Amino acid sequence: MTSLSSSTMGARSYGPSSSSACSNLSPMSGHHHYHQCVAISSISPKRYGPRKVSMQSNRCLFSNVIRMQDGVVGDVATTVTPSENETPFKNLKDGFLSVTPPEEGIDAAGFNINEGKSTVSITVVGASGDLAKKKIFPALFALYYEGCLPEHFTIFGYARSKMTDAELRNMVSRTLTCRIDKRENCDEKMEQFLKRCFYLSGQYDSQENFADLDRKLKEHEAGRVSNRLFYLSVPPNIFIDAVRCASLSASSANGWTRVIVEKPFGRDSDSSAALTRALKQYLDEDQIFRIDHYLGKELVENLSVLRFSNLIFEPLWSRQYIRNVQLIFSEDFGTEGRGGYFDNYGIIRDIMQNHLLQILALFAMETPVSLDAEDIRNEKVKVLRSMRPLQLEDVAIAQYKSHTRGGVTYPAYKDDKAVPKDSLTPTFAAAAFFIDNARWDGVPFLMKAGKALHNRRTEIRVQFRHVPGNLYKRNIGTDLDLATNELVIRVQPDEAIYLKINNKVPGLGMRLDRSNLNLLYSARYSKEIPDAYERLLLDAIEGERRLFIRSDELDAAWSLFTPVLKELEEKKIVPEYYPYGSRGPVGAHYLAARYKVRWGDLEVDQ
Ligand SMILES: NC(=O)C1=CN([C@@H]2O[C@H](COP(=O)(O)OP(=O)(O)OC[C@H]3O[C@@H](n4cnc5c(N)ncnc54)[C@H](OP(=O)(O)O)[C@@H]3O)[C@@H](O)[C@H]2O)C=CC1
Ligand SMILES: O=C1O[C@H](COP(=O)(O)O)[C@@H](O)[C@H](O)[C@H]1O
Repeated sequence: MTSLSSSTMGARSYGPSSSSACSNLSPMSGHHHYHQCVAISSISPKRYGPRKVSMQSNRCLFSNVIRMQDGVVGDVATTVTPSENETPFKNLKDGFLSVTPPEEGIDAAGFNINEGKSTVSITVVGASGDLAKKKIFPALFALYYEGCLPEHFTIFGYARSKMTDAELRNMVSRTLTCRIDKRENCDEKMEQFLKRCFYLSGQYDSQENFADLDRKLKEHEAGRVSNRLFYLSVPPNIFIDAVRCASLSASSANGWTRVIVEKPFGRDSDSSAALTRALKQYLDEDQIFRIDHYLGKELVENLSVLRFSNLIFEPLWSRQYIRNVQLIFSEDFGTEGRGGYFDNYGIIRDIMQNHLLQILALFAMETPVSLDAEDIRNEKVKVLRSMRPLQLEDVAIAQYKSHTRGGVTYPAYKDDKAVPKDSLTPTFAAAAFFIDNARWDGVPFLMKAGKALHNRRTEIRVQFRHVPGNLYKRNIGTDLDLATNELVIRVQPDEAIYLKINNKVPGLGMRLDRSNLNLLYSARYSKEIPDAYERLLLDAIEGERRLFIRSDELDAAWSLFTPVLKELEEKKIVPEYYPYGSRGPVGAHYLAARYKVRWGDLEVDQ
């Protein structure tokens, strides 16, 4: 296997100076440098570099954004409201606000740093649940361990279950299965982390209970500027009650209030729009962080870097060179334990409408004006709006059935007690999309997603066109497809980017084979890859929105799927059946063949 060597690029003078994004954070006090700051709350310069200033109002929150010229990031939270007729930030130059060094303890805008020190309170609503235990608390601990949480923070678990603080801490420590648990000083750090975790039992629709939460939060905030993040880790029918109560009774009085909303965001265009309308009764759009955890995955984030920072890819990124694009998701386990939820949604809503479509939009969008959240999301929306709504003939659906292998019997989807015996809900689907714009006209974007398949894998496969008048076609043989260049971005597991090329087999003859130029992350980078929830939680705390879904993106996404979902349900289309642990139904191959495509994951190439 050939290795594509890659060297570490020098950090930009204003970028992070080490591969660890947070551990270098130093408090600002004590430094006496001329410094610059970026004026807007929705940035995270220590991880993404400074952004251009895009003032949405003349009220600007400085939040963790002071960067000393020597690259040290300081921690200041100050609200500045320029007076009428005053140009905000008149020293603004090249997107930076230049200010002269403040006196000890006084920030750039003349505020007392110590007095104004902010605190972040993170409330996990639904703290007793599966996602909270499996993902949210471990991610928060990992952020704490890495030094990414602000100096003053408090975590509250909120749910109906009765629990004491000690019981919550016990639950969190028992279920901590994060990547940190084998690291140095984990126990000690864990103890410190748990001391910052508290619990309050309450109803999701009770303003009084949320007022109790508000009182508790205030005790911990101790008069500091309070920033509050609510993570709605509850079933979707509870979202609106919880948002209403949190917003009316437990919003921050002097800092920001943000709400992370988990999927599903509705089950079709109408219900999604109704949810958005209801949320917007209590929250502004910029307070709503709709999470799609696939956007927090390392290789999904890397997609734009790959495209826009390498000259070799962007010129090929169009119908001229790309024959088809495949987005493949497979899991080697069924819906075990989640059948009740899943049966109301199915694989198209669970995986395709969000995770795979988000990847598609990032893959296919035009170059954004900048890395600002709004610029990126504008481009994603354009792609989604250029896509044709999915047609029934471009979808294949299937459901897994029981299968016995090696003496072990694996259950059928319908064996789950929470699933009706006559359920037609697909646990597998394949679909063909088209983007009607100049770049992608006629290129099939194929998606395939399934549960209870033979492996767990998510990948993006880009199959290039055949080489015209290929000099070596005699050596390649008749099946040109097998010799097509293919770029594979393996999102998980074993993150990798590899390019299949034709190569001469060493020797005196002229024999070609297909080899990989291979960037396997575990071989190239020694640092562990953070969990998607870590990145997204940190972004929400920092007010960075680019990895969260904006409401118009969501509308555009639903309008692609809603007609076909309705048709499948109204016509009661019966899914094909595939055995648990298999490679999926044959219908997926017929669908691909309609567009002269062969699924790339059939070959064993890694
Ligand atoms: N689990 C996962 O892997 C994933 C989950 N999600 C989404 O995250 C959210 C949370 O998921 P998850 O943790 O699995 O959900 P759970 O079913 O575990 O619910 C979370 C908590 O909500 C409360 N709750 C559950 N059902 C009800 C109900 N009918 N009425 C009132 N309260 C209820 C319970 O707390 P109590 O009884 O103590 O109040 C429960 O502990 C959901 O929106 C889900 O779709 C998204 C991706 C993956
Ligand atoms: O959102 C969901 O994602 C998981 C898969 O996430 P991964 O990060 O483990 O790949 C999926 O199992 C679940 O059904 C779905 O709701």
